[in-house]
Amino acid sequence: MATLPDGALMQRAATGLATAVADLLGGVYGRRIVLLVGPGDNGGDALYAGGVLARRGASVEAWLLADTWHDDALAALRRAGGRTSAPRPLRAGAVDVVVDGVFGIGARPGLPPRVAEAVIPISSSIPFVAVDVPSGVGVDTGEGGGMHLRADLTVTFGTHKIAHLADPAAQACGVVELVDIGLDLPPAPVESLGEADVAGLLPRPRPDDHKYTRGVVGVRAGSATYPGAGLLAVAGANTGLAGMVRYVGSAAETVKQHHPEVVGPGRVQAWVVGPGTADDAEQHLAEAVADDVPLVVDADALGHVTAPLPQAVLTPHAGELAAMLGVERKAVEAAPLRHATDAAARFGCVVLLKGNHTGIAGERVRITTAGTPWLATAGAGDVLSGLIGALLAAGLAPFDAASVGSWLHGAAGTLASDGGPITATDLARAIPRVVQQIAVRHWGL
Ligand SMILES: NC(=O)C1=CN([C@@H]2O[C@H](COP(=O)(O)OP(=O)(O)OC[C@H]3O[C@@H](n4cnc5c(N)ncnc54)[C@H](O)[C@@H]3O)[C@@H](O)[C@H]2O)[C@@H](O)CC1
Ligand SMILES: [K+]
Repeated sequence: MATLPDGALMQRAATGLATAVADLLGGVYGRRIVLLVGPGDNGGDALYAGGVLARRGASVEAWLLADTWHDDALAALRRAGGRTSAPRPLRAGAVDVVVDGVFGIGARPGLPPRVAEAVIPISSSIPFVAVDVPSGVGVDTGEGGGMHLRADLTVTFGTHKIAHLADPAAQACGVVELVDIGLDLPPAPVESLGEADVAGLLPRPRPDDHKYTRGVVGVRAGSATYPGAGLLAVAGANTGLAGMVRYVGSAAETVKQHHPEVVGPGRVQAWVVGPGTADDAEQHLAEAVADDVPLVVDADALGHVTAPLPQAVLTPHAGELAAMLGVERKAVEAAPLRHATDAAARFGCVVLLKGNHTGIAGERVRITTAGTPWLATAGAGDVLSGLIGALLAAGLAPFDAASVGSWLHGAAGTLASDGGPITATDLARAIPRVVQQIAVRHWGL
């Protein structure tokens, strides 16, 4: 900011915001726009953008929802033909868009009653565009923070904030559009991998590789009661990312029928322990830990983790993590990132908390935004644990294996789904195709 003329960043932000609103509306002339305006620069962005849109023929009214506002920005709106008005109920179709410029990155979570009263009588069918973040969410935590607004589109500036990535706040953002305002940014404590990052991290077979150098992953999953979990964990491991898959457990016959490549007990470079192991979980975990190789601990085995496991990736869902930490499931769902980070510290390892946006806590935090809600299907978690195990066996560090595995899992779900429902079997089959697309696009193979 020191190197720029006063207000230059805000003008860039407001111009980007106005463009995004115009794109959403498919035009500007004659459109009716309501601005919800708070006391700070977030409201200033909304007012300046409103000025740009009013100049292009939109009818723009600003609802001033605090005792103060950005004076220069309001003057600019007025000069462009915009006006202020008192909040009123808005029925469906009463206006074309509502722009939420109440609070941005300067916000504490929650909304004052005056804002809530203005917003509740607005029809939920009117599109909302959030300036920077939906007002009221925990910007730096992703926590819901009591009452907050929801958006169909969030236009943010400079860089993504944690609220755009981490649930539950991320679910209030709708589509997130990032406007580059030319900031010079330090390294981020929270990352989200993109396809090019995954391409750079994925193990690539070398010409002199053989099956053992590419890594052997062992799967301890399934039982007489739950043979399917064994099959699906093997399906996730047996997607060609490691050189060989071993299976140890009571579903061996079924596994052999479906996966003739899979062999029995022997030396491995990584273990996957837990899915569907029921009463055998504790013994499987003890035997895997005794091998002193990296391991994925999932499902039934999670309840038997008592001491730190430095080479492990734990893959709980919210209920399993709640049980491990002795808290309510609701508490984990309200603050998933904080609980995953706490668990990573407590168990001295990487903790991957499954959810709409999966969070991976380890040396840093990564959040997976790839995926589709269709992935919420039985057995998808078993496939994920197998897949992460294969990446560990192939030599990735636990934090990378967990985050790359989670990204591939999400991308495979999206590819297999193509907008429709999928089963865990479809998901596992799509993993090699996702890797193939990455190889073609990024490795030039
Ligand atoms: N910092 C930057 O580099 C840039 C910031 N810009 C905009 O500026 C925004 C940040 O502006 P401000 O720092 O003025 O802060 P905000 O506009 O987010 O908040 C303004 C004030 O509202 C009050 N407030 C916050 N949360 C409240 C709550 N829950 N209940 C009651 N009152 C509450 C506080 O007094 C706070 O200072 C960004 O989100 C973005 O929209 C952009 O113009 C681009 C550049
Ligand atoms: K906002």
